Amino acid sequence: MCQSLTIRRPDDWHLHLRDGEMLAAVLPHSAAHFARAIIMPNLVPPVVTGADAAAYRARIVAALPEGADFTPLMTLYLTEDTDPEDVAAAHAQGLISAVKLYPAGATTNSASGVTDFDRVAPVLEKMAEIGLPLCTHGEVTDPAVDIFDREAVFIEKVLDPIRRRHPGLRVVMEHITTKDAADYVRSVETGLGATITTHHLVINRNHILVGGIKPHYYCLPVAKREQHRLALRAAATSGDARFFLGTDSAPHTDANKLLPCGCAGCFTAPNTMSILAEVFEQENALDRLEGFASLHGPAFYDMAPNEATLTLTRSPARYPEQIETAEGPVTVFDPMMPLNWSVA
Ligand SMILES: NC(=O)N[C@@H](CC(=O)O)C(=O)O
Ligand SMILES: [Zn+2]
Ligand SMILES: [Zn+2]
Repeated sequence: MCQSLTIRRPDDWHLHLRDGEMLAAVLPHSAAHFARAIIMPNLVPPVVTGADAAAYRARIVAALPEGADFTPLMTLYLTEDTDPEDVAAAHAQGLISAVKLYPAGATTNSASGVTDFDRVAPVLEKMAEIGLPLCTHGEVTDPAVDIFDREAVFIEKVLDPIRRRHPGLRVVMEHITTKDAADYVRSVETGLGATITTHHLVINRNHILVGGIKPHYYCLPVAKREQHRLALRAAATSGDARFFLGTDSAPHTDANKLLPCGCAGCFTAPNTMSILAEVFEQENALDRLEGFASLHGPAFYDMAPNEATLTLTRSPARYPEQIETAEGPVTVFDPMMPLNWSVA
């Protein structure tokens, strides 16, 4: 039985770091294991211009613990007023790595998102021209569509039409939660990838709802039926380079989670690598963890994989149940299983 596993240092292709005191509290957990991360722009107010992204990046770099080796890869939040030239200039300066599409109202802090997709066509056209990827929160917001169907309907009604209209546009389907999404990714040879979170490899919708409501397992897109979780595990552990890790680690204070109307998001930064090692071992695919966490993402984003390495050893993982922040405690995702791999 293998006792240690050394992989290229992983990257997180979908991460929420927030700002201010919360940023200071959560950033060390990501920087300890990950070399780079795609930083989500859904602050209040959102990161919409190149200037916003430069300022946010400076705040992240200033909050890094001493000696940390971590590069934030910035994104812009797409609005109906986004200026294609501002996007192109930010990309040309190396300031941004992607633009993020949130359908208006789909998730946490998405009020400034897109309602009329025609209005963002000039930005998408420019992005296709310069090779800048679009990251999508893939859920429709039509109240008539059941929340468990919102991802599948998004693919059919929004994503596929966008991809037909902008054939050169590179797209990352973020935090996919369904077999439908995995199948759609596989149906396209190039220019389409998907991130898969740690928690969606572990929980299905029963974990949220059976035996009492579990706010800490509530995230968006909401976890689906078991057959979908199994499809995600198959995709993540398949070695298919179109699938890569985006933790979607999304901290909210317990005070904001444990409410009659609680926030969506799972905080997985501290124990993600231990959980992934466990999941990949359960699937007899430990040898494919490096591809999923460290190689496929850089390949999609046209970056070199990290030179540094990360070693996991077979020993019980230790992580706090909660972390303290100046805004209050944040509960760490509970994978409901012993974790037998620790980051050395
Ligand atoms: N995933 C979540 O449940 N929440 C994210 C937003 C998002 O990624 O949709 C957040 O910012 O809290
Ligand atoms: Zn999202
Ligand atoms: Zn997210």
